Amino acid sequence: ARLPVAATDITSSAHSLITIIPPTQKRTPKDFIFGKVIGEGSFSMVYLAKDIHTNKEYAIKVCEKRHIIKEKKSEYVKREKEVLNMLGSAKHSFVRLFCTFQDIERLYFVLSYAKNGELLPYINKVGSFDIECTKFYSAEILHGLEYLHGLGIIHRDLKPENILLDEKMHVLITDFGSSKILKEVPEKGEINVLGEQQQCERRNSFVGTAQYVSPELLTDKTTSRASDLWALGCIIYQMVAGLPPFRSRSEYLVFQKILNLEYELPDGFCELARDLVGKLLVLEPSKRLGASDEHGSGYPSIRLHSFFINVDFETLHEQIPPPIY
Ligand SMILES: Nc1ncnc2c1ncn2[C@@H]1O[C@H](COP(=O)(O)OP(=O)(O)OP(=O)(O)O)[C@@H](O)[C@H]1O
Ligand SMILES: O=C(O)C[C@H](Cc1nc2cc(Cl)cc(Cl)c2[nH]1)c1ccc(Cl)cc1
Ligand SMILES: O=C(O)C[C@H](Cc1nc2cc(Cl)cc(Cl)c2[nH]1)c1ccc(Cl)cc1
Repeated sequence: ARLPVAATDITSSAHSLITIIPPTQKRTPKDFIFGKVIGEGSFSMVYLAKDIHTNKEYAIKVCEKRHIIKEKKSEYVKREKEVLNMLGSAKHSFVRLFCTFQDIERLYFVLSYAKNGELLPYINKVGSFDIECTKFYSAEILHGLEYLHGLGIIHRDLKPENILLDEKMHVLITDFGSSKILKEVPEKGEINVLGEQQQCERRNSFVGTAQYVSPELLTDKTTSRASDLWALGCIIYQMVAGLPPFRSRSEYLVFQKILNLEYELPDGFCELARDLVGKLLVLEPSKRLGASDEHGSGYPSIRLHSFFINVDFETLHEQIPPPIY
């Protein structure tokens, strides 16, 4: 059937070349102009790229298939794609996956471009955030976690390097390769067959990044939503103190400190932040602030903590982030 084209369309755009954009068919690398390298992962390169049809900028993460297979990272790549697709409908707080494609040697993830990079350099540059910044950025991360956990997804590797910033300095959470998708609790009588992810993790115990790893991951290797709340506690501490709470020369000693809940609060550590951090860095996952909140209805008990007094969680994305200085 011929597409009904209104007469005006033709006349009005007669002088400009009418480019009929084909329906979203699989892109190829030729659809993009690849620019500078914006980052490098353990088995990926991330390029700034421009879509030649729309002139839009993207971050394209390119993974070598050979390397993925050699490092047995297919599961990780599959998880990243799966989770990023589940987040497709989220308007804010996450790096978005626009499309994927491949050529003989490589996989391509076309992602939203976080123009201002990672949160970590900002914390290191200013030494520590003032309370307004700490409140705003921890609120944006919490808001993202509420959405993520509402979908039954645990990030499992939350850390300032995985909190990216868009051109307006709003948070874009990224790096979902290590995240876990909770299988809904099986109906009565259904046997709960462990997904291949859980099985493969039982073999090679998945672990996050030492400084932010939760105690339960070190001891009985279980993770729950509360593991991300522990990491949030570490990140809030780091925004205020300038360094993560559990630090040592070796990973093993970091784990020891985590398992013994061994951390100090520097002088002048904001009292309200201290109380909130103290309620998140709790060894027993179920006793962490927010752990007993109904799944899927966010974390009211964290939102209501006096640290977040006068933070309007509903309009965070419309707000202008406080300057970091
Ligand atoms: N959407 C993005 N926008 C801007 N920069 C990005 C984006 N995604 C990743 N980067 C940057 O590229 C670098 C590599 O990211 P990538 O996710 O490929 O690997 P990684 O997760 O950092 O490392 P690893 O694979 O070892 O976990 C990171 O330092 C990150 O800051
Ligand atoms: O085109 C699609 O969407 C499906 C393919 C599937 C796919 N091909 C793969 C090759 C390798 Cl080596 C590893 C994984 Cl996880 C692979 N996944 C694909 C292509 C690109 C990306 Cl980024 C992810 C998955
Ligand atoms: O398999 C085990 O149970 C031992 C684990 C192994 C282990 N190796 C790790 C390496 C890293 Cl980078 C992170 C974690 Cl959480 C890691 N966990 C472990 C547990 C506790 C401590 Cl203190 C150290 C190592």
